[in-house]
Amino acid sequence: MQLINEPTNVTTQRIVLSIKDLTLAYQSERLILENLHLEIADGQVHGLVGINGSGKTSLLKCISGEIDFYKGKIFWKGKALSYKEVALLETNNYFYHYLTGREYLQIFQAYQSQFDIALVNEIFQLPLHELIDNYSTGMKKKLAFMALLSLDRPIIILDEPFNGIDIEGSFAFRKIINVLKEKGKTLLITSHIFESLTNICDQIHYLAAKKIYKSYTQAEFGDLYKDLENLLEKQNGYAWEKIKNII
Ligand SMILES: Nc1ncnc2c1ncn2[C@@H]1O[C@H](COP(=O)(O)OP(=O)(O)OP(=O)(O)O)[C@@H](O)[C@H]1O
Repeated sequence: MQLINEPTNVTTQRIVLSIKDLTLAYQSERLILENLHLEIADGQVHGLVGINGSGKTSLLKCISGEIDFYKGKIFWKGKALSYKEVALLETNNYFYHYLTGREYLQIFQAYQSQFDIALVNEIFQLPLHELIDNYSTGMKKKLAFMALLSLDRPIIILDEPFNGIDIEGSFAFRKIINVLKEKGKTLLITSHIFESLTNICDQIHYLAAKKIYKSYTQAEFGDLYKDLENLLEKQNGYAWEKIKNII
C-alpha cells in the first residue's frame, strides 16, 4: 500500500498529462509563456508556484481549454487533450444572481445524478437555501468546489483553492484532494501558500522566465523554499538593506 503523501518516483510512473513547447501571448503579443514543458504522471498531485503575473492562471486556462490561442501541444494519455477531460476551479467564481446554492448544485447534479448534495454539504455546511449573492467570498469558493466534485473528470485543476477559505475549509479541501488522488485523478494546483502545497503535492513546479524554471520532488521541497529566499535576496538585496531606514 502506498501512503498518500509517500514520495513517488515520477520516472517509474506513466506520464499522462504532457505539455510540449507551449507558447502564449495575449493581444499585446508580449510572450507570457514560451516553449514551456510540463509532465504529470498518472494519479499525481502537482503544485505550481511563481510570482504574481508569472503566468500560472494563463497556463491553467490553456489546459482547461479556456484559452485556445496558444502554440504548442497538450496531450492526455498520448492524444490531444479535450477540455471535457478537465474540471477547473477558477480563482474568482461567477454565479447567476438569482440562484440559491442548492439550485446551482442541482444544475451539476443533472450530469451526475448520484452526486449527493446533502452529504457533501455536511462537510461544508453552506446555507444552500440562500441566494448565492448573499454568500461571502469563501462560501462562494466552497460552493464552486462542491460543484466541481460533481464533475467526474480525470484532470482536476485548482487555481488558488485556499484563497479566502477558513482553516476548517482548507483542511476539508486538502482531505478531499487526497481522496481524489486515491481515486486516480490527476491534479494541478496553484497556491501562494507554500505549506498548503507541500502537504499534498508529489511535485511542485516553479514558473519563472515564461517556463517551468525548476521542478521539485517531495524530498526537495525544502530546497524550493531556500531557492525562493535566495532569489528574493539576489533580486532585491539592496532594497532589503535600506528599507528599515524608510518605514
Ligand atoms: N486577458 C488578458 N489579456 C492580456 N494580458 C493578460 C490577460 N490575462 C493575463 N494577462 C497577463 O498575463 C500575465 C500572466 O497573468 P496570470 O494571471 O497568468 O499570472 P499569475 O501567475 O496567475 O498571477 P497571480 O499570481 O497574480 O494570480 C500578466 O502579465 C497579466 O497581466
